[in-house]
Amino acid sequence: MYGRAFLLLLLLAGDITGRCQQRPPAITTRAALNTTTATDPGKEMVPLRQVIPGILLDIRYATPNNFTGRPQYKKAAAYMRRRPAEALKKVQEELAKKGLCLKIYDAYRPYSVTVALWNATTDKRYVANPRRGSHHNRGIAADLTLADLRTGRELDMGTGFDNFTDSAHHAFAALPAQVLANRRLLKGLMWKHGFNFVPTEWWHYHWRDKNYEVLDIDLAELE
Ligand SMILES: C[C@@H](N)C(=O)N[C@H](C)C(=O)O
Ligand SMILES: [Zn+2]
Repeated sequence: MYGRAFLLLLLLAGDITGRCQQRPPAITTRAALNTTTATDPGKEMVPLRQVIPGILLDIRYATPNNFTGRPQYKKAAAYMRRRPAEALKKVQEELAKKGLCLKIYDAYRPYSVTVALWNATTDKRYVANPRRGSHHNRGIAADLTLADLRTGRELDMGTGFDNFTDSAHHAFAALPAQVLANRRLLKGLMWKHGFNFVPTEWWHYHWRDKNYEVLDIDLAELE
């Protein structure tokens, strides 16, 4: 009886602190990934630079310029599953007609990095719980913004990337009209091409079909 109560307490404590994680099943080798993509090429992991000409990269987790204050990746690379990557290409094509382009802060993120981010943040609303895994671990998410096609200058979105405050929320309306219009433009195009959003982060979009395995493969191994 006491044993059971103790176990329940342990589980609850784990849920609250997030430290007692149950890992979701993850693919950890290139060979295992290849087995799944052999029957479904839409699941292949592809470099966004190759699929989307002119896309800008500023892979923050490969630099100290991220909320943890130190690099989480050994390599600055942006990979996604082929299906969402092709859809992102369409977003980029529509933006080009308006003199704009996409700038990527993050795309595929190995599962082990999600665990590191979870442990590094106190406000758990802004990082996926490793018990479920992130859309980024599945290769179906990108953190991104809009930039001027000619100068590469970022448009004003009201806050920077990974600004973990209310002003980053989609419902936060106390912002200049131009900022709200920029956010609306990005959201409208991403939605049109098959992506969903999370309410707390204007920069995060993920493919609406989430039926992709969690991966824990180093970015260098995807090359
Ligand atoms: C940490 C932030 N950039 C992010 O990607 N958050 C979402 C919720 C995630 O971790 O999947
Ligand atoms: Zn994200």
